[in-house]
Amino acid sequence: MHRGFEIVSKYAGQNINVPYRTTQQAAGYDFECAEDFTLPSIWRHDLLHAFKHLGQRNPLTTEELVAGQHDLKPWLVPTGVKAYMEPGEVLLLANRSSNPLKHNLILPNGVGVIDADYYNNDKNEGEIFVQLVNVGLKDVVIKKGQRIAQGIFMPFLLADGERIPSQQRTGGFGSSDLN
Ligand SMILES: O=c1ccn([C@H]2C[C@H](O)[C@@H](COP(=O)(O)OP(=O)(O)OP(=O)(O)O)O2)c(=O)[nH]1
Ligand SMILES: [Mg+2]
Repeated sequence: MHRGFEIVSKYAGQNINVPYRTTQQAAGYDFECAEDFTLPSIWRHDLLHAFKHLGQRNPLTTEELVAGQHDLKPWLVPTGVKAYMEPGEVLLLANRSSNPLKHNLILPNGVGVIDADYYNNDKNEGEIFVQLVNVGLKDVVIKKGQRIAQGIFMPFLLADGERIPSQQRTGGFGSSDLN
């Protein structure tokens, strides 16, 4: 089995590239965006909202402004790709250094953890999504094929005497939450 990448069936025949390394000693496999995708600025909406009310006879109170604000909500950028690996291995998803520098894009979860049992799960077949937040003032358009993140395969260790979990993975993004 070893480890590798496959295209999820939803994107079959759509010229998706599996992640690839760009130099001989690169640790990360670069993931491309599977379709054109617009990442809205997290501030734009709120700033426009606030400015619109400036100078009006009944300006919004601070409370009303804050109530209209969006949370730091990540957007899930599709890659069209799933990853398989051996038991005891994990794929770590990291941002590209150029993303914040050139595009104001940050990875709000810091590092994405792609578990071996996410592969081929019933909900989304194990498609890997990159959480990205646009902290700039303008919306950012990501084109299909643009490299958005990098994945690094790693071995991991288990703690002595742990109770082996019985739960099977059914999806991602909070699927193991009890409530
Ligand atoms: O950037 C990411 C992070 C995670 N995942 C997928 C793969 C991973 O196996 C699954 C669950 O991730 P994690 O365990 O970090 O999230 P959670 O909030 O704990 O969700 P769950 O309860 O499903 O484990 O979501 C991604 O596609 N991209
Ligand atoms: Mg989890």
